Amino acid sequence: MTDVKLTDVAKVYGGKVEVLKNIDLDIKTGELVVFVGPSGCGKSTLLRMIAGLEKISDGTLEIDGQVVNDIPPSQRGIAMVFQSYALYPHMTVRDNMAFALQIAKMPKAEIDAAVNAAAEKLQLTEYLDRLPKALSGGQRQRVAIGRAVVRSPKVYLFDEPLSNLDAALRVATRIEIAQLKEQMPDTTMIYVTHDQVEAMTLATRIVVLANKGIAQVGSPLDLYERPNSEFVAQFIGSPAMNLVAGEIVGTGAVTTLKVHDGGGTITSAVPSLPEDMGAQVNVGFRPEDAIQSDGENYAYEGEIEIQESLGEVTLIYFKRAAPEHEPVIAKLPGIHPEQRGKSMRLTADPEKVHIFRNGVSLLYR
Ligand SMILES: Nc1ncnc2c1ncn2[C@@H]1O[C@H](COP(=O)(O)OP(=O)(O)OP(=O)(O)O)[C@@H](O)[C@H]1O
Repeated sequence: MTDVKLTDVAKVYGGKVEVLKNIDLDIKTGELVVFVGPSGCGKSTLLRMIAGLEKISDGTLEIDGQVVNDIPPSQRGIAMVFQSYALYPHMTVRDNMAFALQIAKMPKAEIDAAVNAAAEKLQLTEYLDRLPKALSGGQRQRVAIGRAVVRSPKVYLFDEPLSNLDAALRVATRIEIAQLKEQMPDTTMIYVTHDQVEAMTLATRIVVLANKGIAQVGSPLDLYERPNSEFVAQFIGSPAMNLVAGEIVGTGAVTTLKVHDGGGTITSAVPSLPEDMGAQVNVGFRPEDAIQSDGENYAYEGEIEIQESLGEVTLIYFKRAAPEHEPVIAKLPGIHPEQRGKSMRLTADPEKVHIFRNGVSLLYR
């Protein structure tokens, strides 16, 4: 059991700047929970409160069923991995990894065994006698993770551990973290990132933070397929979900919508009620769910402003009547002939169309 439970947790800096409030979160043993959210929403603050590096202003934090609000970091059974690897430059990889255990006066044979086992898990065995300067960024970050692993913590906390790495190393190190997690199914990991792909691929659950609180918690696919709000819909997924203004013109088990901006009609599998008739809503569909329509049945029609061929897909950006709105984007499979300046019609699978009223998904009422 290494559950981490937050109940009504709040953070106020300096007695007046409220950064987080009413945070309720129950993280179960073996989960890898990822915190995401816009810059400054409090992701690092929340992680640092769990670590004990930041005081909790209100509410309770339990680890393993024990309230730890006033327990110092070293006694919480956690280990934290930072973006800056913070290795000791004059010490070998082996000594960097052994250091905390030596301080804790662990017998040498046990230290050696712990370091060797961690090095094996992280494929660092051949680098144990090198200094950090003779390692790549990805290897250095693995040593930093190894320093956490040797301590056999109950909970691992990662604060943007891959953001100093270049794209290729990020991918490789991300996969190593996923493999490490698989080898240690009973540890609990909490991870802060800006990176969508990291969040989607590593997380058992994603916590989206916004406006001082939790906007939504769910598995990556939950958040992608069933966002509860326009905010989450546009935050998860890249390019972001398209939103166009519309009106409900048919209710029942499926909803028919008239799209104002771009002109067609679209059906959503989200049911709506008779009293919704005439309601002004935003219709959402993801770029990858857009389907090119040749016929009369279409949801959106627009002039192509930009076209980007990525090989396996083509991104089509449509000009918006209201230039302050983000462009509507279609991600169409394959290569398409250049059609800039021409008009194109789109529709979308009804199962994948979202409806938002006052920013809230109609799925969630
Ligand atoms: N020591 C502090 N005193 C006052 N305000 C602080 C302090 N530390 C952080 N903040 C504020 O708290 C808010 C949350 O900061 P935090 O670093 O947790 O956000 P974040 O979501 O991790 O941001 P980013 O994604 O940019 O790293 C920010 O508005 C920040 O300015």
